[in-house]
Amino acid sequence: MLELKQFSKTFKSKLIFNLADFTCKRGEIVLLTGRSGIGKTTCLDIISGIKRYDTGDFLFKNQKVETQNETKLSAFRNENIGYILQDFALIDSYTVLENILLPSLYSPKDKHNRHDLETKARNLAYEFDLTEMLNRKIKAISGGQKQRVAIIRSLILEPAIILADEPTTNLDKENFDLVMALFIKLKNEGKTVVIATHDERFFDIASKIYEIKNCRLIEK
Ligand SMILES: Nc1ncnc2c1ncn2[C@@H]1O[C@H](COP(=O)(O)OP(=O)(O)OP(=O)(O)O)[C@@H](O)[C@H]1O
Repeated sequence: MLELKQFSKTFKSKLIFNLADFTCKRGEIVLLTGRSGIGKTTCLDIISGIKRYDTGDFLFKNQKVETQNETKLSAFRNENIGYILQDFALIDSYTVLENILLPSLYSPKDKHNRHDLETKARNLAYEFDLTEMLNRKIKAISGGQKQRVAIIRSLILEPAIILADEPTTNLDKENFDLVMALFIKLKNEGKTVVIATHDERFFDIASKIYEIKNCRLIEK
């Protein structure tokens, strides 16, 4: 479904990836592991189109993604990718509901019905025990609640691929179980979930585990 072929990435003079390969298929849970600072977030940023790679090929459904064209890349991202960022990237002065609905602002107006999206947001908030928080500003909720808001926001436009950067760091056991169940549900619906994590509890549900090592992705 998505392939990065022979991609390389350097920050200033630091080589992070060198002719590395990444593939994921529909209905897979793929883990990215490796020591801190090795390139897990960078890999997710490249898949999401937030960061450019230096050389390589990017294919989605066997079609080349035009990563040099910002407009086309943004359209690809909005349409197909949901990203749960490590620092959540929520807007503090907006409410929880406004944050959940943010991706729809960057999506074509005629594509999503605002009423339907709000209903979906409320249903997801209920599942994640955030109903009471919907009208609260982000600055007035806890770290674990922020993490759940970021997770819900990544799902609101029902993307085919969900990227999650250390999605369970702030979660207690109950919420961890919710997130685990969610990822399994997404996989069963034919979505692809790519998780950068050190959390070994994900190993059992993974279809594929990559370890980033020596600037490559090594399948374990
Ligand atoms: N914008 C940037 N400019 C320069 N170097 C960067 C930049 N972003 C990341 N790096 C470097 O690239 C390397 C990979 O970073 P990355 O955040 O991808 O690692 P990671 O495996 O996700 O780490 P962690 O597990 O600690 O989150 C690190 O050495 C980091 O310092």
